Amino acid sequence: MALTVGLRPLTRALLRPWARVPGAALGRPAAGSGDGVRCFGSPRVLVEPDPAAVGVAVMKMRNPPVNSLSLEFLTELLISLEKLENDKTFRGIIITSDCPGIFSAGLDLLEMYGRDPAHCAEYWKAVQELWLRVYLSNLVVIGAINGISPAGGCLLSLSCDYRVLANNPKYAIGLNETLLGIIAPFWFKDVLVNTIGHRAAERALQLGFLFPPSDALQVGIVDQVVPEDQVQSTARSVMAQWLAIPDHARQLTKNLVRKPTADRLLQQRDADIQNFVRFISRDSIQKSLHVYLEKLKQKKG
Ligand SMILES: CC/C=C\C/C=C\C/C=C\C=C\CC(=O)SCCNC(=O)CCNC(=O)[C@H](O)C(C)(C)COP(=O)(O)OP(=O)(O)OC[C@H]1O[C@@H](n2cnc3c(N)ncnc32)[C@H](O)[C@@H]1OP(=O)(O)O
Repeated sequence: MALTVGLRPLTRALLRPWARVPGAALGRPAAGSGDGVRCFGSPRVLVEPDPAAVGVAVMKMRNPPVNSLSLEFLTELLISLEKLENDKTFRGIIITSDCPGIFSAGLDLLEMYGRDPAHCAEYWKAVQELWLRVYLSNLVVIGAINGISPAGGCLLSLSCDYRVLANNPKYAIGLNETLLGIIAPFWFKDVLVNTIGHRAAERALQLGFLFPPSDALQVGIVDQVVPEDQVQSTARSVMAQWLAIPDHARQLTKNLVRKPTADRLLQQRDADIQNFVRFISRDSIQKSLHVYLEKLKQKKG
């Protein structure tokens, strides 16, 4: 699936593949390179083959200050994911953050506030694409959640096959959209219901819950809570457990479980985009976003 089609020239320019050792297919040392496997990526996404785990890549999100999912960042994530999916030397991805204390602050509010309908439509298509790419990935995708993870950051985490969260009370996770005066799209809701059950999801969505680690574990929004300095090693050991399963059987099973949920969006992607554009363009919603952005600024004192 050519994801660069339709990208703005600037975005396409941003994503020129980094210089790589000739012949260094991801996961294999290039002939004569001598120094092992090279990383690849782009300005906001660093992908490093895990030196301790053959076939595993660590994808580090580094869009400071808060890994907010801007259009450029989404595009870089999508292209990195596509590269990894297409490189058969890889069987698993650990997604983590390089921004201290923050996994991802979710969708970039500035992509939705004061923007014209055409931009909002382009942005929402990229949001849909990232979810579909992660949620339906043939690779094992493990979230090494080393920071706070509201809204879109929570969706990214929920789309992984397994979630390891650092036991830091500041690292809350949840779909908090109602606190912004907006609503989680139905496919965000679907993934939460699939993960924590209908009643827990209904309550969490309406109240915009951000679960601290202990509650997140109890409700099931994450699978494991570990000390902060063990998140990456725990993700790696869980990855080994998942990679012990034959890929084809695991992939067919993942598809069996997840395709009905993904199909609900796939069957109405354009309608969902139009719904989003209509909703986000409402004066009342733009006002809510303005108020929320002002609160974020005032918070800094
Ligand atoms: C019919 C319905 C159809 C469709 C559905 C309709 C609508 C769905 C629409 C949207 C769905 C949205 C899902 C989302 O993801 S919305 C985003 C939710 N995110 C949040 O609520 C997090 C907000 N941020 C924070 O709480 C904090 O920033 C923090 C805890 C993540 C980090 O706190 P810090 O104190 O470390 O950092 P700050 O000083 O707060 O922030 C630094 C800097 O970054 C800016 N920023 C923070 N978050 C965002 C963001 N999500 N988008 C854009 N910018 C963000 C913040 O303003 C600061 O900027 P300045 O340095 O002041 O310029």
